[in-house]
Amino acid sequence: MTEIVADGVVKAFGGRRALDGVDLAVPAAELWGVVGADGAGKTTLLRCIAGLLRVDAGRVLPGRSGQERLGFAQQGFHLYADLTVEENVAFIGSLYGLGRAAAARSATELLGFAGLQDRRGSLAGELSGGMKQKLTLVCALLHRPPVLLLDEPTTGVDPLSRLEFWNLVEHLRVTGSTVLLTSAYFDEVERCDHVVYLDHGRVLAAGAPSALRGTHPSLEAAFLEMTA
Ligand SMILES: Nc1ncnc2c1ncn2[C@@H]1O[C@H](COP(=O)(O)OP(=O)(O)OP(=O)(O)O)[C@@H](O)[C@H]1O
Repeated sequence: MTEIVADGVVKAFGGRRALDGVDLAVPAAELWGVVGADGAGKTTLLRCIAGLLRVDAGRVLPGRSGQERLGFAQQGFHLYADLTVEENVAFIGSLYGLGRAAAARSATELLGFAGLQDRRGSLAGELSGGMKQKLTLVCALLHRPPVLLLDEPTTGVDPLSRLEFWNLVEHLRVTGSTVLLTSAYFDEVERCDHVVYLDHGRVLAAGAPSALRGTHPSLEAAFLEMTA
């Protein structure tokens, strides 16, 4: 089964194409990474797939109609800085229509996994950058969506938190979630099942990291040669 689809997606802003015919199809329970420079179109692609932006041409899944199956951790901090960690989680849980008991159960498990259980009473605005990212992820996972979109989840995160984040993503993968994430770091997406290299709104290369690397020492070296 294919859980995430972009089929010939075109999206322009003021006549400039941010996405220029992007195709991808993520099978269930796989972890895919979209990598590309600043402005390559990564955020626009995820926002189109989530149904937050209307595409100019092409087709996406899950899109607006599949939102209850979707968790979307957007780039940046979109939670309430003057609410505590616990209050943010409870509020997001209520938006998803989770009952109090279900939300509390889910929150306890996820905050524990994210190493945030000791910070339940802290104001979200006072967390470190990495902790904010983890809280964003916890909130996106709260309703246990089978499909996850994570936009640059490790940008600005320290190396230890990054490791913890990847452990969490690994856990999601083995428990059957389908994950599409974006990253500006080539070395990071080597951990994905499949990598899509986006450049100026187009897919320049896609495949398993080992196939894309070929005889190059790293994915970064392979991609740099493609764009040279
Ligand atoms: N709402 C918008 N209005 C106008 N232009 C936009 C808008 N959103 C994105 N763009 C443009 O679309 C292009 C792709 O932007 P996008 O944010 O998708 O790239 P990105 O790969 O996510 O970059 P970054 O890593 O810097 O977030 C850029 O040229 C950007 O300026």
